[in-house]
Amino acid sequence: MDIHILKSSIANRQSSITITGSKSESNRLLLLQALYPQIRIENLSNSDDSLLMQKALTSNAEVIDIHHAGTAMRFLTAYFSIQNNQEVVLTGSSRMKERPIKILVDALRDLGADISYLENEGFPPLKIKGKKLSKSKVTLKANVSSQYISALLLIASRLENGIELTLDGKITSIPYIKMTLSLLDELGIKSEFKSNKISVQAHVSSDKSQTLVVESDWSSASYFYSIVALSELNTEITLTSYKKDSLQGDSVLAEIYKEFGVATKFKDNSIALTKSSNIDSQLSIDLDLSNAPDIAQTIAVTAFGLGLECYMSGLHTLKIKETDRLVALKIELEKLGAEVEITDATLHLKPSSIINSDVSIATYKDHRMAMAFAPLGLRTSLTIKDADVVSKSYPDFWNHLKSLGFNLK
Ligand SMILES: O=C(O)C1=C[C@@H](OP(=O)(O)O)[C@@H](O)[C@H](O)C1
Ligand SMILES: C=C(OP(=O)(O)O)C(=O)O
Repeated sequence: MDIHILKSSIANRQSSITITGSKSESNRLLLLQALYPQIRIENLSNSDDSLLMQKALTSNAEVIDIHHAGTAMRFLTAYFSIQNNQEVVLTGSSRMKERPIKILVDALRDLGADISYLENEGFPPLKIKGKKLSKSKVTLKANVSSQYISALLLIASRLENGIELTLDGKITSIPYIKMTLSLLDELGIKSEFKSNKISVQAHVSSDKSQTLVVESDWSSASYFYSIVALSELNTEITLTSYKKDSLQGDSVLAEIYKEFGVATKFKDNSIALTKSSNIDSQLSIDLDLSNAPDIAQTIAVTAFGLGLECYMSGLHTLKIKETDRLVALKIELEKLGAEVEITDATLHLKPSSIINSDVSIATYKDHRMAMAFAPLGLRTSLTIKDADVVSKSYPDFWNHLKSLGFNLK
Protein backbone atom coordinates (compact mmCIF):
# COMPACT_ATOMS: atom_id res chain seq x y z
CA MET A 1 0.00 0.00 0.00
CA ASP A 2 1.36 3.41 -1.03
CA ILE A 3 0.09 6.58 0.59
CA HIS A 4 -0.07 9.86 -1.33
CA ILE A 5 0.17 12.87 0.92
CA LEU A 6 -1.26 15.98 -0.69
CA LYS A 7 0.36 19.12 0.69
CA SER A 8 -1.42 19.45 4.03
CA SER A 9 -1.75 21.74 6.98
CA ILE A 10 -2.71 21.04 10.56
CA ALA A 11 -6.50 21.45 10.67
CA ASN A 12 -6.85 22.06 14.36
CA ARG A 13 -4.20 24.22 16.03
CA GLN A 14 -4.73 22.27 19.27
CA SER A 15 -4.88 18.50 18.77
CA SER A 16 -4.42 15.54 21.10
CA ILE A 17 -3.06 12.09 20.33
CA THR A 18 -2.70 8.99 22.50
CA ILE A 19 0.28 6.81 21.67
CA THR A 20 0.57 3.32 23.17
CA GLY A 21 3.41 2.07 25.38
CA SER A 22 7.09 2.07 24.48
CA LYS A 23 8.07 -0.87 22.28
CA SER A 24 11.39 -1.16 24.11
CA GLU A 25 9.88 -1.16 27.60
CA SER A 26 7.09 -3.51 26.50
CA ASN A 27 9.47 -6.08 25.01
CA ARG A 28 11.57 -6.09 28.17
CA LEU A 29 8.55 -6.39 30.46
CA LEU A 30 7.03 -9.19 28.39
CA LEU A 31 10.22 -11.21 28.76
CA LEU A 32 10.39 -10.44 32.48
CA GLN A 33 6.72 -11.44 32.84
CA ALA A 34 7.56 -14.81 31.28
CA LEU A 35 10.27 -15.23 33.97
CA TYR A 36 8.15 -13.72 36.77
CA PRO A 37 4.48 -14.47 36.02
CA GLN A 38 3.14 -12.33 38.85
CA ILE A 39 3.96 -9.19 36.85
CA ARG A 40 1.03 -7.24 35.35
CA ILE A 41 1.67 -4.79 32.53
CA GLU A 42 -0.44 -1.74 31.64
CA ASN A 43 -0.27 0.40 28.48
CA LEU A 44 1.56 -2.28 26.51
CA SER A 45 2.72 -1.34 23.03
CA ASN A 46 0.35 -2.40 20.22
CA SER A 47 3.31 -2.62 17.80
CA ASP A 48 3.80 -5.70 15.61
CA ASP A 49 7.14 -6.25 17.34
CA SER A 50 5.55 -6.45 20.79
CA LEU A 51 2.73 -8.69 19.55
CA LEU A 52 5.35 -11.00 18.02
CA MET A 53 7.30 -10.99 21.27
CA GLN A 54 4.18 -11.86 23.24
CA LYS A 55 3.27 -14.65 20.82
CA ALA A 56 6.79 -16.12 20.84
CA LEU A 57 6.88 -16.23 24.64
CA THR A 58 3.65 -18.23 24.81
CA SER A 59 4.29 -20.45 21.79
CA ASN A 60 4.98 -24.18 21.82
CA ALA A 61 6.00 -24.14 18.17
CA GLU A 62 9.34 -25.60 17.15
CA VAL A 63 10.02 -22.73 14.77
CA ILE A 64 9.45 -19.16 15.87
CA ASP A 65 9.52 -16.43 13.26
CA ILE A 66 9.94 -12.94 14.69
CA HIS A 67 9.91 -11.18 11.28
CA HIS A 68 11.72 -7.82 11.51
CA ALA A 69 11.79 -7.47 15.31
CA GLY A 70 15.44 -6.98 16.30
CA THR A 71 14.95 -6.60 20.05
CA ALA A 72 12.66 -9.64 20.06
CA MET A 73 15.30 -11.68 18.18
CA ARG A 74 18.04 -10.73 20.60
CA PHE A 75 15.98 -10.95 23.82
CA LEU A 76 14.42 -14.31 22.84
CA THR A 77 17.82 -15.80 22.01
CA ALA A 78 18.80 -15.24 25.63
CA TYR A 79 15.38 -16.34 26.93
CA PHE A 80 15.27 -19.66 25.08
CA SER A 81 18.87 -20.40 26.09
CA ILE A 82 17.66 -20.91 29.67
CA GLN A 83 14.38 -22.76 28.96
CA ASN A 84 15.31 -26.24 30.22
CA ASN A 85 14.41 -29.10 27.86
CA GLN A 86 12.94 -26.84 25.18
CA GLU A 87 14.39 -26.71 21.70
CA VAL A 88 13.45 -23.97 19.25
CA VAL A 89 14.52 -22.54 15.94
CA LEU A 90 14.46 -18.76 16.07
CA THR A 91 14.21 -17.14 12.67
CA GLY A 92 13.08 -13.90 11.05
CA SER A 93 12.72 -11.89 7.84
CA SER A 94 15.40 -11.86 5.16
CA ARG A 95 16.75 -8.64 6.71
CA MET A 96 16.84 -10.30 10.14
CA LYS A 97 19.14 -12.92 8.63
CA GLU A 98 21.55 -10.08 7.81
CA ARG A 99 21.48 -8.48 11.25
CA PRO A 100 24.49 -9.74 13.27
CA ILE A 101 24.00 -11.74 16.48
CA LYS A 102 27.42 -13.37 16.99
CA ILE A 103 28.43 -11.14 19.91
CA LEU A 104 25.36 -12.28 21.86
CA VAL A 105 25.61 -15.94 20.81
CA ASP A 106 29.31 -16.04 21.82
CA ALA A 107 28.50 -14.50 25.20
CA LEU A 108 25.69 -16.98 25.84
CA ARG A 109 27.90 -19.88 24.74
CA ASP A 110 30.59 -18.65 27.17
CA LEU A 111 27.94 -18.91 29.90
CA GLY A 112 27.21 -22.49 28.79
CA ALA A 113 24.37 -22.12 26.24
CA ASP A 114 23.78 -24.55 23.39
CA ILE A 115 23.13 -22.44 20.27
CA SER A 116 23.95 -23.31 16.66
CA TYR A 117 23.68 -21.42 13.38
CA LEU A 118 21.39 -22.95 10.75
CA GLU A 119 22.46 -20.82 7.77
CA ASN A 120 25.25 -18.25 8.03
CA GLU A 121 27.73 -18.17 10.90
CA GLY A 122 26.97 -15.14 13.08
CA PHE A 123 23.40 -14.58 11.85
CA PRO A 124 19.86 -15.93 12.41
CA PRO A 125 18.27 -18.44 12.12
CA LEU A 126 19.47 -20.09 15.32
CA LYS A 127 18.77 -23.46 16.85
CA ILE A 128 18.62 -23.11 20.62
CA LYS A 129 18.54 -26.03 23.06
CA GLY A 130 17.52 -24.60 26.41
CA LYS A 131 19.51 -25.63 29.47
CA LYS A 132 20.66 -24.46 32.86
CA LEU A 133 23.56 -22.01 32.49
CA SER A 134 26.06 -22.43 35.29
CA LYS A 135 28.58 -19.66 34.66
CA SER A 136 28.12 -15.97 35.47
CA LYS A 137 31.11 -14.03 34.13
CA VAL A 138 31.39 -12.97 30.52
CA THR A 139 33.08 -10.28 28.40
CA LEU A 140 31.47 -8.89 25.26
CA LYS A 141 31.87 -6.08 22.76
CA ALA A 142 29.66 -3.11 23.62
CA ASN A 143 30.06 -0.89 20.56
CA VAL A 144 27.81 -2.74 18.07
CA SER A 145 24.38 -3.02 19.70
CA SER A 146 23.19 -2.52 23.28
CA GLN A 147 20.48 -5.12 22.61
CA TYR A 148 23.01 -7.93 23.20
CA ILE A 149 23.76 -6.50 26.65
CA SER A 150 20.09 -5.95 27.55
CA ALA A 151 19.31 -9.53 26.45
CA LEU A 152 21.86 -10.92 28.93
CA LEU A 153 20.73 -8.57 31.72
CA LEU A 154 17.09 -9.60 31.27
CA ILE A 155 17.77 -13.29 31.97
CA ALA A 156 20.55 -12.63 34.51
CA SER A 157 18.42 -12.77 37.67
CA ARG A 158 17.30 -16.29 36.73
CA LEU A 159 20.88 -17.61 36.53
CA GLU A 160 22.21 -19.43 39.60
CA ASN A 161 24.80 -16.75 40.38
CA GLY A 162 23.44 -13.81 38.46
CA ILE A 163 25.72 -12.19 35.88
CA GLU A 164 28.91 -10.14 35.75
CA LEU A 165 29.45 -8.49 32.39
CA THR A 166 32.64 -6.80 31.27
CA LEU A 167 31.98 -4.46 28.38
CA ASP A 168 34.65 -4.07 25.77
CA GLY A 169 34.94 -0.87 23.70
CA LYS A 170 32.84 2.32 23.72
CA ILE A 171 29.37 1.46 24.97
CA THR A 172 26.64 2.37 22.47
CA SER A 173 22.95 3.22 23.04
CA ILE A 174 23.57 3.45 26.81
CA PRO A 175 20.05 4.69 27.78
CA TYR A 176 18.62 1.34 26.59
CA ILE A 177 20.94 -0.51 28.98
CA LYS A 178 19.91 1.83 31.80
CA MET A 179 16.25 1.25 30.88
CA THR A 180 16.79 -2.50 31.32
CA LEU A 181 18.44 -2.01 34.72
CA SER A 182 15.71 0.41 35.88
CA LEU A 183 12.98 -2.09 35.04
CA LEU A 184 14.90 -4.81 36.92
CA ASP A 185 15.14 -2.41 39.85
CA GLU A 186 11.35 -1.84 39.81
CA LEU A 187 11.00 -5.61 40.27
CA GLY A 188 13.45 -5.63 43.18
CA ILE A 189 16.28 -7.18 41.14
CA LYS A 190 19.59 -5.70 42.27
CA SER A 191 22.21 -4.52 39.79
CA GLU A 192 25.28 -2.32 39.54
CA PHE A 193 26.66 -0.48 36.48
CA LYS A 194 30.12 1.02 37.05
CA SER A 195 32.36 2.08 34.14
CA ASN A 196 32.61 -1.02 31.93
CA LYS A 197 31.17 -3.57 34.38
CA ILE A 198 27.56 -4.51 34.97
CA SER A 199 26.43 -7.05 37.53
CA VAL A 200 22.95 -8.38 38.24
CA GLN A 201 22.15 -10.53 41.27
CA ALA A 202 20.20 -13.77 41.16
CA HIS A 203 16.64 -13.16 42.35
CA VAL A 204 13.97 -15.25 43.99
CA SER A 205 10.54 -13.86 43.19
CA SER A 206 7.80 -13.31 45.68
CA ASP A 207 4.26 -14.35 44.72
CA LYS A 208 2.93 -10.83 45.24
CA SER A 209 1.50 -9.46 42.02
CA GLN A 210 3.03 -6.23 40.78
CA THR A 211 1.70 -3.87 38.12
CA LEU A 212 4.04 -1.89 35.92
CA VAL A 213 2.74 0.90 33.70
CA VAL A 214 4.60 1.41 30.45
CA GLU A 215 5.23 5.02 29.48
CA SER A 216 4.15 5.80 25.91
CA ASP A 217 6.69 5.54 23.13
CA TRP A 218 9.05 8.51 22.74
CA SER A 219 10.42 7.32 19.38
CA SER A 220 6.84 7.50 18.05
CA ALA A 221 6.52 10.98 19.60
CA SER A 222 9.45 12.12 17.44
CA TYR A 223 7.22 12.34 14.35
CA PHE A 224 4.98 14.85 16.10
CA TYR A 225 8.01 16.89 17.16
CA SER A 226 8.87 17.02 13.47
CA ILE A 227 5.30 17.94 12.49
CA VAL A 228 5.19 20.77 15.02
CA ALA A 229 8.64 21.99 13.92
CA LEU A 230 7.38 22.19 10.32
CA SER A 231 4.08 23.88 11.28
CA GLU A 232 2.99 27.47 11.70
CA LEU A 233 3.78 29.40 14.85
CA ASN A 234 1.61 28.46 17.89
CA THR A 235 0.57 25.06 16.54
CA GLU A 236 0.18 22.74 19.54
CA ILE A 237 -0.09 18.95 19.74
CA THR A 238 -0.65 17.16 23.05
CA LEU A 239 0.63 13.60 23.41
CA THR A 240 -0.39 11.11 26.12
CA SER A 241 0.93 9.47 28.31
CA TYR A 242 4.40 10.78 29.04
CA LYS A 243 6.43 11.79 32.05
CA LYS A 244 9.45 13.96 32.75
CA ASP A 245 11.55 11.21 34.34
CA SER A 246 11.48 8.87 31.38
CA LEU A 247 13.39 5.59 31.09
CA GLN A 248 13.57 6.19 27.34
CA GLY A 249 16.66 7.90 25.94
CA ASP A 250 14.62 9.29 23.05
CA SER A 251 13.00 11.70 25.53
CA VAL A 252 16.06 13.85 24.70
CA LEU A 253 13.74 15.03 21.88
CA ALA A 254 12.39 17.69 24.24
CA GLU A 255 15.89 19.24 24.41
CA ILE A 256 16.86 18.68 20.78
CA TYR A 257 13.67 20.15 19.30
CA LYS A 258 14.14 23.43 21.21
CA GLU A 259 16.68 24.11 18.46
CA PHE A 260 13.88 23.66 15.90
CA GLY A 261 11.61 26.09 17.77
CA VAL A 262 9.49 23.46 19.55
CA ALA A 263 8.73 23.92 23.25
CA THR A 264 7.70 20.93 25.41
CA LYS A 265 5.43 21.39 28.43
CA PHE A 266 4.93 18.43 30.78
CA LYS A 267 1.50 18.46 32.44
CA ASP A 268 -0.11 15.61 34.38
CA ASN A 269 0.53 12.59 32.19
CA SER A 270 0.99 14.34 28.86
CA ILE A 271 3.31 16.59 26.91
CA ALA A 272 2.21 19.64 24.92
CA LEU A 273 4.47 20.40 21.95
CA THR A 274 4.20 24.00 20.73
CA LYS A 275 5.82 25.76 17.83
CA SER A 276 7.07 28.66 19.90
CA SER A 277 9.57 30.39 17.63
CA ASN A 278 10.59 30.62 13.99
CA ILE A 279 14.02 29.40 13.01
CA ASP A 280 16.87 31.36 11.49
CA SER A 281 17.66 29.65 8.19
CA GLN A 282 21.41 30.16 8.87
CA LEU A 283 21.15 27.79 11.86
CA SER A 284 23.33 24.68 11.75
CA ILE A 285 22.45 21.65 13.89
CA ASP A 286 25.24 19.43 15.26
CA LEU A 287 24.27 16.33 17.27
CA ASP A 288 25.87 13.13 18.57
CA LEU A 289 23.06 10.54 18.49
CA SER A 290 24.92 7.50 19.85
CA ASN A 291 22.48 7.54 22.78
CA ALA A 292 19.34 7.98 20.64
CA PRO A 293 19.88 6.33 17.24
CA ASP A 294 16.17 5.80 16.46
CA ILE A 295 15.44 9.52 16.12
CA ALA A 296 18.20 10.22 13.57
CA GLN A 297 15.90 9.84 10.56
CA THR A 298 13.24 12.12 12.06
CA ILE A 299 15.79 14.84 12.81
CA ALA A 300 17.42 14.65 9.37
CA VAL A 301 14.04 15.13 7.67
CA THR A 302 12.98 17.99 10.00
CA ALA A 303 16.26 19.79 9.27
CA PHE A 304 15.74 19.28 5.54
CA GLY A 305 12.14 20.53 5.70
CA LEU A 306 13.35 23.69 7.45
CA GLY A 307 16.23 24.16 4.97
CA LEU A 308 18.83 23.84 7.73
CA GLU A 309 22.31 22.39 7.72
CA CYS A 310 22.55 19.34 9.97
CA TYR A 311 25.55 17.28 11.04
CA MET A 312 24.92 14.07 13.00
CA SER A 313 27.54 11.71 14.47
CA GLY A 314 27.36 8.53 16.56
CA LEU A 315 25.29 6.82 13.86
CA HIS A 316 27.37 3.61 13.54
CA THR A 317 24.45 1.40 14.65
CA LEU A 318 22.20 2.67 11.83
CA LYS A 319 23.84 0.43 9.26
CA ILE A 320 22.56 -2.77 10.92
CA LYS A 321 18.99 -1.77 11.68
CA GLU A 322 15.85 -2.52 9.60
CA THR A 323 17.85 -1.27 6.59
CA ASP A 324 21.11 0.63 6.23
CA ARG A 325 19.46 3.84 7.42
CA LEU A 326 22.40 6.06 6.41
CA VAL A 327 22.27 4.96 2.78
CA ALA A 328 18.46 5.03 2.74
CA LEU A 329 18.37 8.58 4.13
CA LYS A 330 20.92 9.83 1.59
CA ILE A 331 19.08 8.33 -1.38
CA GLU A 332 15.60 9.51 -0.37
CA LEU A 333 16.61 13.00 0.81
CA GLU A 334 18.53 13.53 -2.44
CA LYS A 335 15.41 12.63 -4.45
CA LEU A 336 13.77 15.59 -2.71
CA GLY A 337 16.63 17.90 -3.66
CA ALA A 338 18.95 17.64 -0.66
CA GLU A 339 22.71 17.25 -0.73
CA VAL A 340 23.84 14.64 1.77
CA GLU A 341 27.24 13.19 2.67
CA ILE A 342 27.53 10.05 4.76
CA THR A 343 30.29 7.97 6.34
CA ASP A 344 29.83 4.77 8.37
CA ALA A 345 28.86 6.82 11.42
CA THR A 346 27.93 10.33 10.32
CA LEU A 347 25.51 12.21 8.11
CA HIS A 348 25.95 15.75 6.84
CA LEU A 349 22.95 17.48 5.30
CA LYS A 350 23.83 20.71 3.48
CA PRO A 351 21.45 23.68 3.80
CA SER A 352 19.03 23.93 0.89
CA SER A 353 15.94 25.93 0.06
CA ILE A 354 14.36 23.63 -2.55
CA ILE A 355 11.99 20.71 -1.84
CA ASN A 356 11.07 18.76 -4.98
CA SER A 357 7.39 17.86 -5.15
CA ASP A 358 5.61 14.61 -6.06
CA VAL A 359 8.60 12.48 -5.11
CA SER A 360 8.04 8.82 -4.26
CA ILE A 361 9.86 7.86 -1.05
CA ALA A 362 11.02 4.23 -0.83
CA THR A 363 10.87 2.83 2.69
CA TYR A 364 13.17 -0.24 2.54
CA LYS A 365 10.92 -2.28 4.90
CA ASP A 366 11.82 0.29 7.55
CA HIS A 367 8.95 1.77 9.56
CA ARG A 368 11.05 4.78 10.53
CA MET A 369 11.70 5.71 6.88
CA ALA A 370 7.94 5.99 6.29
CA MET A 371 7.21 7.90 9.48
CA ALA A 372 10.23 10.23 9.29
CA PHE A 373 9.36 11.45 5.78
CA ALA A 374 5.58 11.82 6.31
CA PRO A 375 5.81 15.21 8.14
CA LEU A 376 7.21 16.71 4.92
CA GLY A 377 3.62 16.58 3.68
CA LEU A 378 3.31 19.96 5.44
CA ARG A 379 5.76 21.41 2.89
CA THR A 380 5.09 19.47 -0.33
CA SER A 381 3.07 16.63 -1.89
CA LEU A 382 4.83 13.26 -1.76
CA THR A 383 4.19 9.51 -1.87
CA ILE A 384 5.29 7.07 0.83
CA LYS A 385 5.81 3.62 -0.67
CA ASP A 386 4.72 0.51 1.25
CA ALA A 387 3.28 2.74 3.94
CA ASP A 388 1.99 -0.18 6.04
CA VAL A 389 5.57 -0.80 7.29
CA VAL A 390 4.71 1.58 10.13
CA SER A 391 2.97 -1.25 12.02
CA LYS A 392 6.36 -2.57 13.17
CA SER A 393 6.31 0.06 15.91
CA TYR A 394 3.26 2.31 15.39
CA PRO A 395 0.18 0.76 13.71
CA ASP A 396 -1.98 3.85 14.45
CA PHE A 397 0.42 6.24 12.71
CA TRP A 398 -1.56 7.05 9.55
CA ASN A 399 -4.87 7.36 11.42
CA HIS A 400 -3.23 9.76 13.82
CA LEU A 401 -1.89 11.83 10.91
CA LYS A 402 -5.35 11.93 9.36
CA SER A 403 -6.81 13.14 12.66
CA LEU A 404 -4.39 16.08 12.54
CA GLY A 405 -5.63 17.06 9.09
CA PHE A 406 -3.09 15.38 6.82
CA ASN A 407 -4.60 14.87 3.39
CA LEU A 408 -3.88 11.18 2.67
CA LYS A 409 -4.96 9.22 -0.40
O1 LIG B 1 17.04 -2.16 23.48
C1 LIG B 1 16.20 -1.61 22.74
O2 LIG B 1 14.99 -1.64 23.01
C2 LIG B 1 16.68 -0.91 21.54
C3 LIG B 1 18.01 -0.56 21.41
C4 LIG B 1 18.54 0.21 20.25
O3 LIG B 1 19.33 -0.65 19.47
P1 LIG B 1 20.97 -0.64 19.43
O4 LIG B 1 21.46 -0.85 20.80
O5 LIG B 1 21.27 -1.76 18.52
O6 LIG B 1 21.37 0.71 18.90
C5 LIG B 1 17.40 0.82 19.43
O7 LIG B 1 17.90 1.23 18.18
C6 LIG B 1 16.28 -0.17 19.20
O8 LIG B 1 15.24 0.39 18.42
C7 LIG B 1 15.67 -0.58 20.52
C1 LIG C 1 15.97 -0.51 15.38
C2 LIG C 1 14.71 -0.69 15.73
O1 LIG C 1 14.16 -1.84 16.17
P1 LIG C 1 14.78 -3.32 16.30
O2 LIG C 1 16.27 -3.21 16.39
O3 LIG C 1 14.16 -3.85 17.54
O4 LIG C 1 14.35 -4.08 15.08
C3 LIG C 1 13.75 0.44 15.67
O5 LIG C 1 12.61 0.30 16.12
O6 LIG C 1 14.10 1.52 15.13
